[in-house]
Amino acid sequence: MCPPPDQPIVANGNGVAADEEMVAIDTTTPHISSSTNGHVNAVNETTTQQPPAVKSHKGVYGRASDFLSNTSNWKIIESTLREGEQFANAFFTLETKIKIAKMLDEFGVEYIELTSPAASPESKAHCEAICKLGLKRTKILTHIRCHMDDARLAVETGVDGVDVVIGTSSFLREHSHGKDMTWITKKAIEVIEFVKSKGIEIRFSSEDSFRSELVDLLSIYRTVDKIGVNRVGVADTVGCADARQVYDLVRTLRGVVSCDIETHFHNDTGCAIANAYSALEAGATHVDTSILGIGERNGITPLGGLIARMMVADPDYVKSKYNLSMLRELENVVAEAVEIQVPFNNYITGFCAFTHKAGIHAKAILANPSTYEILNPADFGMTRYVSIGHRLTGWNAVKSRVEQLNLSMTDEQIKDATAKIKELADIKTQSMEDVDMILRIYHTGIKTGDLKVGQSAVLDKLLEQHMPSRDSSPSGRSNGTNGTPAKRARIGEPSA
Ligand SMILES: CC(=O)SCCNC(=O)CCNC(=O)[C@H](O)C(C)(C)COP(=O)(O)OP(=O)(O)OC[C@H]1O[C@@H](n2cnc3c(N)ncnc32)[C@H](O)[C@@H]1OP(=O)(O)O
Ligand SMILES: O=C(O)CCC(=O)C(=O)O
Ligand SMILES: [Zn+2]
Repeated sequence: MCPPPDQPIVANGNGVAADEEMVAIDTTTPHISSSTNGHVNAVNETTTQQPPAVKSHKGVYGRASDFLSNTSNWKIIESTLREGEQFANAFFTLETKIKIAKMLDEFGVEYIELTSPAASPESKAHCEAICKLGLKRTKILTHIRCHMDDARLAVETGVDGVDVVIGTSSFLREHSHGKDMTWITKKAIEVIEFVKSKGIEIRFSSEDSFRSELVDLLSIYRTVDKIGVNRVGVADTVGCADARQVYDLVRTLRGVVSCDIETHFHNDTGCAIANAYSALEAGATHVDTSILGIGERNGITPLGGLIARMMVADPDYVKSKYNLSMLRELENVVAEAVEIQVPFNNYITGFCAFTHKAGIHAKAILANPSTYEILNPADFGMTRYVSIGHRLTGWNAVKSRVEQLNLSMTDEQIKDATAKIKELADIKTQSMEDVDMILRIYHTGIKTGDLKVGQSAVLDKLLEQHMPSRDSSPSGRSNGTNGTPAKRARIGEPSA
C-alpha cells in the first residue's frame, strides 16, 4: 500500500532484537503516521537480517559475581505520592492522588508509597482513601519516621506495609534527630515489632546510608533482619554515591541479610538511574522511583528512566510486567499536576527521544532501526521519526520521502533535489510541506522536460513561480516538551 502523498514516510519498527537471530526489515509495506516539518516517520515492522541490539549481558560480559544480579528479577516501589510530594511544586489533591494511584496500578508497579499519615490530617485521610480503592495489583505502603506515634497512625490507615526510616550518618544523628546508634536500634526494634504484630509488611531503612559508618549499617541491618523485616532499605539521601560504591555496599549487605533489599537514589549528581541499576546487579530486589524523578531537591530515579535502562538488560521481563504504553500518559498527568513540562530529553517520552536527524543516521535508521536505537519506540506506544528538512539531511532520507509521495525519480535526480533542499535549509529549516513542494515541483519539471539535473537556476525559477510567498519564519521547532505546540511536527505521538 502506498502512503497518501500528504503524509510523511514510515518504515516499520522493530528496534531491539530479543535474541541473537538475524532479522531484517521489510520496507515494501511502509506504515504511515502523520508528521509535518520535514520529518519522516521511520518504523520497520517485519524483520529479517537485523542483528541483535545488544548481546545478553551475561553472555558477553559475564563475571563470576553475576550470580548476584537481579536485573531480571526486581520490583518497583513507586514513590511519586511520597517522595514526589516532597518536590517543590507538588500539591496533590485527593482526586489527583487517586488518579495517579490507579494509573500506577494499571501500569503494574508492585508498590506505591504514600506520604506519612503523621504529616497532616489530610495526608492521613488520603492514605485511608487510597487504601480503600481496592487496587488490583499494587500494594500500598506509607513512609514514616522511626517513631511509635507515627507507627500507630500508619497501621490505622489500612496500608499493606510500612516503610520506616531513620538517619544513621553522623550528620543526621547530630543535626536531625540527635540519637545515637543504640537508641536507633532499640527504637527500630520496637517499631518493627509493633508493625509486624499487625500482620503487615515492614521495611527498615537507614537514611543517608552512604555517609554512614559501614559497621553501624551492617549491625543495624543484621539486627532488623533477624527480627523479621521484609526489606531493609539503602538510601543515597544526598545523591553522593557512585555506581561502584553502590555495588560494593549492596553486595556486602547481600551477604549479611536474608531479607529483600530496597534502594533509593537521589539524583543530585546525575547517578540515580545508574546507581539503581548497579544496586540490582549487586543483588538488590527493589528500586524506589517517582514519575519524572520528582522529589526532594532535584529528585530521585525516574520511573521512565529506570524502565529504559532495564529494557536493555531484559526487555522480555520488563514487557511482561509493565504496561509500557501508559508511561507517556502517566508522565503527562504528573507533569500537569505539578505544573512542569516533560523535559525535551526525557527518557523514552521526550519529544526527540526517537527522532533521527543527521543524514548518516537517517540512512541507517531507515535500513535498520537498531543501527541507532537501543529502545524500540513501538514498545512504548511511541513513534520513530526521521527529520529531513534541514541542512544535515542526506539523499537517502529524501529518497524515502520521494517513495512515500509516490514520485518516480532516479537517484541522480533525488541527489539533485537534495542539494536544493540543503541550500534552502541553510537559510531556514524546511517544513515537511516545504520539502514536499520542492520535490513535487522538481518532479514535475523533470517530467515536462523544463528541468534537467543540475539546472539549479531553472529550479529556483520554478520554485519562485509555485512557492512565491514561502514563509521565512523558523519552523519545525519544538518548545522541548512532549506536548503539542502549534507549529511543530507532531513528534513522539503514540502510534495508532
Ligand atoms: C529523607 C526523607 O525524605 S525522609 C521523609 C521526609 N518526610 C517528611 O518529612 C514527611 C513530612 N513531614 C512532616 O509533616 C513533619 O516533618 C512531621 C509531621 C514528620 C514532624 O513534624 P514536627 O513534629 O513539627 O517536627 P519537625 O518536622 O520540625 O522535625 C522533625 C522531628 O522528627 C525527628 N526526626 C527526624 N527524623 C526522624 C526519624 N527518621 N525518626 C524519628 N524521628 C525523626 C526530629 O528529631 C524532629 O523531632 P523534634 O520534634 O524533637 O525536633
Ligand atoms: O526511606 C528511605 O529509604 C528513603 C528516604 C528518603 O527519601 C531519602 O533518604 O532520601
Ligand atoms: Zn528521598
